[in-house]
Amino acid sequence: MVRIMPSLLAADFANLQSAIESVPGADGLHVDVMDNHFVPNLTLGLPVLESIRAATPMMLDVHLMITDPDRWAPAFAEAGAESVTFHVEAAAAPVRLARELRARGARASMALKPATPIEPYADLLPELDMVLIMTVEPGFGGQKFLDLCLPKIERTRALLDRVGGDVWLQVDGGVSVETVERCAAAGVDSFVAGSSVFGADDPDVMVTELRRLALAASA
Ligand SMILES: O=C(CO)[C@@H](O)[C@H](O)COP(=O)(O)O
Repeated sequence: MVRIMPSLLAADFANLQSAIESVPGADGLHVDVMDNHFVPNLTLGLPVLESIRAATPMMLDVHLMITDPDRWAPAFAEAGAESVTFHVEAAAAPVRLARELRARGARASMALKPATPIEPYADLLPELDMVLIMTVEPGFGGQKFLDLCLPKIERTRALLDRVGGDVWLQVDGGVSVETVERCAAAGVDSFVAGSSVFGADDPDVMVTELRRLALAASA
């Protein structure tokens, strides 16, 4: 199973409706929330997420790049996001937070920056529905994929296989036709792609192409 989630960060924010409609074949929409504290960039918050929710039935995959996810993440679940990702570097109580997200009907997901190892968090995996490995430093779209993250992706895949269950493994940052196969071969099943999708002549064709390449390379 492979999921392609276009990142709206690379879309025209004045025309989100048409961006959403340009990727009907996607498995979900990735929504980046940045607070200019956890990352040096500022994007959007709950009111915009609520408007996106009202505009589409597509799965909403919210990625919180904020300093206080314990306070804010549950509200994104209540607003209708099917998946809410918090950064483990920012969460004060990740287990409690994951349980709060699940209690609100959302998939609970934990993200790691490129230099954050997975091993200290191995015992948390049964509490999660997805692990997001950042393959760029979070904050901006259009960055180059960091190959140094691949060994961590492989180690995370092995840990998840040991835990069992339906925990997705996602990558975000620099995902394109050049990098998607390496990620899939390392065990990724969920791919966030911003500039490669919304920078394409036909975003939906790019979604299909990324899925084809990932499926063919899947371990
Ligand atoms: O979270 C982030 C950036 O911090 C991403 O979701 C970007 O939006 C990915 O953009 P591309 O690297 O695919 O252009």
